Amino acid sequence: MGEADRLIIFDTTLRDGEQSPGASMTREEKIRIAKGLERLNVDVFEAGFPAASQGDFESVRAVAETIKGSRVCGLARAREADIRTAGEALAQAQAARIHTFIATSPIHMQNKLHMQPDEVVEAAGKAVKLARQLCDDVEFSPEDAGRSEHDFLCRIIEAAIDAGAGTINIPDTVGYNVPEQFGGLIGTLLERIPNADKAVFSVHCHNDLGLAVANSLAAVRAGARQVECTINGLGERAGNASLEEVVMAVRTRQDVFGCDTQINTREIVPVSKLVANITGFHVQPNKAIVGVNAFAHESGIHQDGVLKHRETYEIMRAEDVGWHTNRMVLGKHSGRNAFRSRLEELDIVIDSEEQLNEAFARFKSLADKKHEIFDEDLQALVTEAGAALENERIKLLSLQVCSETGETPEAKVSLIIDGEERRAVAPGSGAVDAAFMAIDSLVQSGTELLLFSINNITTGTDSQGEVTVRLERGGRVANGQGADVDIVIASAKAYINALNKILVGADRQHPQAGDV
Ligand SMILES: CC(=O)SCCNC(=O)CCNC(=O)[C@H](O)C(C)(C)COP(=O)(O)OP(=O)(O)OC[C@H]1O[C@@H](n2cnc3c(N)ncnc32)[C@H](O)[C@@H]1OP(=O)(O)O
Ligand SMILES: CC(C)C(=O)C(=O)O
Ligand SMILES: [Mg+2]
Repeated sequence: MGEADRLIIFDTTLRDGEQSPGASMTREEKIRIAKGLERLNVDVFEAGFPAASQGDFESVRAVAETIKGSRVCGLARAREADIRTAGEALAQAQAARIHTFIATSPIHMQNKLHMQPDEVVEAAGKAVKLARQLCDDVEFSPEDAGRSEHDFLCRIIEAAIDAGAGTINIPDTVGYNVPEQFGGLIGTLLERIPNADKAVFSVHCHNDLGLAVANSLAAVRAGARQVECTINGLGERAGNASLEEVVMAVRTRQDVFGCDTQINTREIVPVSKLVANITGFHVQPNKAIVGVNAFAHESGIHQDGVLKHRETYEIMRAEDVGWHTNRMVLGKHSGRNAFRSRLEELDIVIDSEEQLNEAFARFKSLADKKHEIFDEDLQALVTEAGAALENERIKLLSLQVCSETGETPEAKVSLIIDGEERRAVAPGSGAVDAAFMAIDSLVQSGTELLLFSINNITTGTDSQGEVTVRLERGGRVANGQGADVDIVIASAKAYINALNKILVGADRQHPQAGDV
């Protein structure tokens, strides 16, 4: 990859990302993320705004002292004190950059800075010159460039390059631009600024209209050779362009962009998870590249295609961005091929096409009731051939569990057993245990609990819990499932479901016992 074909990745998770309300990071957290960015092999990352507070100064200094593999940058207003503070924080860095900025749009100059355009040009020139005295790598940004007048931008950028800025960053600060327009702006600046060839042109896009990545990529096509971005698209308001999307777009579509990054893409998912864990900003499941569904397939036609030839429905390899593998999720949209393939992976032997069809029919019927089918469910589906319960002997009427700190939990249960209402009260070591004890005191099943597993269908405290219970009696095994927003009730339903199977003789030998 020649210099002209290289796209520099400038990460600003620790600065603009940290400006997301609620995403403040401690020094130790910044160091952990900085190490992740170094493993990702980002060229430059902004560690903070040293003049913002003593804490941010200390964080930038600690990151600068720790990181050896990436250039560490600090942000500063076009003010002497900010620039000197940034220089001091970065003094120990192996490779440092000072990034100084000042707004250039009429709306910002008039209403925020209260400065005339000439004064802004002068402040920019002075700021870049001072920064260059403290650091040999200086970046200048005309803030709100996306709403600035082109003539004025050309004038201030030329002055900043003359003053020694090696990188000129064009921010769409409020995410107002659209791709064609923003790409056009970069093309215009490169063409009209006489000393444009003495600097790398960079872009910094915000996502207010959901266009941050599209705008960044349009700028790359127009000649920008640095993109500023953040992990998971974190950042002020709706966020910045997401690093993972920009990096994988240029990697996957080199035919379109004609350039590539030096990012170690296999670190993308681990670093995304690290940032999500530290900030508490979790990634939506359908987020490109790093969402849990980004490489998951549930519908039968897609699963069939991917099983036959991965590229039918995947344009990247899950492993290349740091996932262990792609994922086939079994659910109500799945088809026979994915079902058979998962059974094979679980070493479940199906003797005939007829047996497969029967198990598949039960799978579809379960999938109508249950969100996602887990491996335990598949084991049960196959081992409980013909297990549709026509006559449930036990039905749950009501369950009340009392659980209090320092007190033994107690459950009151009311069941219909063979048509007759029965009630019982029992203590237990926990709420679920008490519920099971109360049920069993009425049923006297003599079963042993082999497995108890809870999965939440969606995230959040109001999500539906799915419980699987596996019971064994005299070498015979049955699985029961139950779902409810209350996990104790879901557990009781699953327990009763398994008991019914044992009682109606629908149980079969344990799959591990080889009688599948
Ligand atoms: C688009 C962006 O992301 S810009 C970066 C945003 N990041 C931050 O703001 C970092 C956190 N900020 C802070 O901690 C504080 O705002 C500080 C320490 C930077 C400044 O605090 P204060 O001195 O109390 O100023 P305050 O925040 O109230 O106002 C900002 C001042 O900076 C001025 N200013 C804003 N940008 C610039 C600039 N690039 N260059 C010079 N002056 C600027 C404003 O006009 C205003 O000046 P005034 O006080 O004379 O009216
Ligand atoms: C400081 C600058 C680059 C910025 O964050 C913006 O304009 O959005
Ligand atoms: Mg920004």
